[in-house]
Amino acid sequence: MDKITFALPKGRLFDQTIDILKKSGILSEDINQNTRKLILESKEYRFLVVRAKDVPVYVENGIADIGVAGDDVLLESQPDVYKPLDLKIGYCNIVVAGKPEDRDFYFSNPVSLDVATKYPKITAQFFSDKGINVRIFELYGSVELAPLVGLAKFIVDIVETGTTLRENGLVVIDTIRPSTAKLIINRGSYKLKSDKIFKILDSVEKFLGGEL
Ligand SMILES: Nc1ncnc2c1ncn2[C@@H]1O[C@H](COP(=O)(O)OP(=O)(O)OP(=O)(O)O)[C@@H](O)[C@H]1O
Ligand SMILES: O=P(O)(O)OC[C@H]1O[C@H](OP(=O)(O)OP(=O)(O)O)[C@H](O)[C@@H]1O
Repeated sequence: MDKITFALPKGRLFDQTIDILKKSGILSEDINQNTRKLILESKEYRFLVVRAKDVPVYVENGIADIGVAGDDVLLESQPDVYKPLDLKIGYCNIVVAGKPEDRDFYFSNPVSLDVATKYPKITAQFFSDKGINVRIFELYGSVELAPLVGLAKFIVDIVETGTTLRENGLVVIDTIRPSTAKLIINRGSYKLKSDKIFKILDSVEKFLGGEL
């Protein structure tokens, strides 16, 4: 049997996605991340355990039929995939943050700004729309450190509870947009495996609709 393959981010969205699949009635077994295995199998599905940013790569290239990725990741990588469903998990905001004392400078119509971020494309687009030149320092994590040590006055990052900003004395200065996790589908799979894919989409949609 040709199993439908999911690419799931190994972090905070993994268990929530499995929970949705189970509650939607399309997955009956328990799938957990308590091993170092990167391919997990259930009777009907295969799950690839990948970094959040890598999900679109596996789905766009047809290695996975279905994936789960936040708007932050999707805006950054702009994959050529279908995005039929908002899973209503992974809520966060993509924001500009910095030290409170740098807020006035940010709003003083500066010609250029220094920004550290894991999201260089989102950052470039946001500031280009505002007509502000931006020097981007691309980082891979702990972005909140940058303003504290003088790498860049500002950061573009996601904020969920605000704890990381607060504990580092930073504040939200501007909001770019909210982000939630989307189900993404490979374009070929959408056509060639339409029966199975539609059944999954239909079940998840019905479950989420009932959740509202
Ligand atoms: N507080 C949060 N921190 C990180 N991601 C969040 C948060 N809240 C919601 N999300 C969403 O969950 C997605 C996956 O988060 P996860 O923690 O797995 O990834 P990550 O920390 O960005 O990636 P990685 O650990 O692979 O570097 C994010 O891309 C984002 O859409
Ligand atoms: O508002 P909060 O609830 O504090 O969450 C936001 C933090 O979570 C994410 O980092 P993550 O945990 O993915 O670690 P990273 O900095 O290594 O990417 C994000 O980049 C922020 O740092």
